[in-house]
Amino acid sequence: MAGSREEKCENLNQSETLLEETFYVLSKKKSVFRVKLSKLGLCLINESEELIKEQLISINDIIGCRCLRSKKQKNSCACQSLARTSSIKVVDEKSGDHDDEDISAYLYIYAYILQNNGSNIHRDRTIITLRFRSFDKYEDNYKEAQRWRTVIKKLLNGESIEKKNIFEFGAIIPLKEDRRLLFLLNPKSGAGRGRALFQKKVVPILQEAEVPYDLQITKYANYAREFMRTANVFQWTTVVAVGGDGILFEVLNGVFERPDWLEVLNRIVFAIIPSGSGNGLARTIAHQFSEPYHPHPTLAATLALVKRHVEPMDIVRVETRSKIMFSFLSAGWGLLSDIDIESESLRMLGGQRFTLWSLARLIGLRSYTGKVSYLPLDERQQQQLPKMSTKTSVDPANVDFPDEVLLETAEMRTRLGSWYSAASRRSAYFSMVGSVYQSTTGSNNEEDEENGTKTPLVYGPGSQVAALTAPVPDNWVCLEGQFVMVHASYQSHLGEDCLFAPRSKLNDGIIWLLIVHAKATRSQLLHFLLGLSTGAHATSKDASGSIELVPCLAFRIEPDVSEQGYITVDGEHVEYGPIQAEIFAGLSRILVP
Ligand SMILES: Nc1ncnc2c1ncn2[C@@H]1O[C@H](COP(=O)(O)OP(=O)(O)OP(=O)(O)O)[C@@H](O)[C@H]1O
Repeated sequence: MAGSREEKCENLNQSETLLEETFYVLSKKKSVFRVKLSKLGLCLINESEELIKEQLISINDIIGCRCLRSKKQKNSCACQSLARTSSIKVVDEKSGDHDDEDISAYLYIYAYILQNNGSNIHRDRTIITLRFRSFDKYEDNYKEAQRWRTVIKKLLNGESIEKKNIFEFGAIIPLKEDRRLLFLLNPKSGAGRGRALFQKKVVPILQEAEVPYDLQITKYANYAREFMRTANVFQWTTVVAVGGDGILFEVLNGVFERPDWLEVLNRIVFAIIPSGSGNGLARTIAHQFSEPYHPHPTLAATLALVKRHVEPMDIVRVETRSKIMFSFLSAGWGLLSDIDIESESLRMLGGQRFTLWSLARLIGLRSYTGKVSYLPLDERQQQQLPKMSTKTSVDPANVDFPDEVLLETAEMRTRLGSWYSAASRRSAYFSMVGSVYQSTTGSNNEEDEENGTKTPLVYGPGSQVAALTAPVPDNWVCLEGQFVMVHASYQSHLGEDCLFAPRSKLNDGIIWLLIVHAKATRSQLLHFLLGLSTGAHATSKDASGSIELVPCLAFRIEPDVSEQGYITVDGEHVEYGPIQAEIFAGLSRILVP
């Protein structure tokens, strides 16, 4: 899990320095930086000022680093060497396009530093460039850079490092990358920006973190589901849905259509990059882990991809008269489901479509006849429920870094027997022109052999409660009458601006069931809908009993089928009729920041 973001350099005294070196900032002749690396992160100590300044870049904020070499300049000649320093371009050594005359090895360290400017909590991208050029041969400078890279990568992987072994890290032992991500991208999600968003916002971060991936663009509805059902998914460690919650719903349900579903859940971790109009799960994850979501929702989610933090996630088994499906977000009947389905035609508006349709539906308010039953928590589970908290705290240090920082060692020194070196003096800030690492992009054009004609078998865990066709058990609470809506959520957020169940956690094994009886007035409902954006609806007391939010383990809804209405599961429309759901705590695993 991400540790505290409050660590200061002073804490380095309590944490062993693994590597240490003196660097200089070229543009500021007298700027001397001592750079220390420990398991807490990278500490930059500006020793040239009277008052020594220290800044820590937490290891939680660093996502990766790469060793690069300066690029061959076109028409280069000796007289250009001075001017070049401010516009240096770098390439991967293997590109064959490097400049043999520059014996420096560059270590690019990519960090997304958490900043807190009062109410504005966000992350700023910074590149720290360490230029190793103390030795007279490129190979020796490269070994130094490689040693730093290996230590940083091992820290990012959560490996423990013994200082006595660090000397060996300079030898070029390839770092083992055990991850391979598969992206399943819905090009039609939200306002149709998924593909562009992926290329612009996600790919650069994957390259910085050197995470290999494959990409599949969905070709039609249920493509992702068929793909997950039929493909050899074990070639990937992580499957990432890019789109709204609907695409992850397809991915998970494809898994439960495999006889080896349990092995898939044990070996594969899931993730989501939000580009839909709802994005409830992505918002839930950011909320639970105090990661800034706005104004860059994809950043929060992409950082989760490159870190290795995994969290169990509850899955709900849902049964209708004709189908069994697995859900990770919500199931509902009435008002919210009506809004979800009926606002589809406003898809181009993105998330705004829900607000607009909510107002329209409040004017033409409907209620539905039926029965609602649920299995309440037992006394012990009730006592263990988390208390309502006002906003999870994020209190990061406000680190003042420019976008790019270049620090370099002194020129020319003979190789020392130990891994650390004597001081040297030069310095510069300059812009990063990255080399591009192309990850392989696979495409699987295989047609689904069943071609949609046969309904696939559904596997997954068997039900632990009475069958949908059996009478409601005695220990369930039963309500009968007219309802404006019954909506269940197992995540805190149903959408980006809908904090439906503030006390919900990804892995608490609890369904939060909202029951709005038909006796609720329009003003109560308006109050309730407005409260959804902040979670205020969950704390406001309703003495009339017309609106209840109850934690439970399972529920059943039996609508009067002579009426018309909508039932949704994870925002997807399912048949109108009896529906029963039960929760399986932590059945799947999801990447979190
Ligand atoms: N290539 C495609 N063409 C058409 N529909 C698709 C395609 N790929 C997936 N779908 C379907 O699009 C629907 C909506 O997908 P998704 O949830 O990703 O976007 P969204 O509706 O904008 O977001 P949200 O569900 O959060 O509101 C899903 O039911 C999915 O099956």
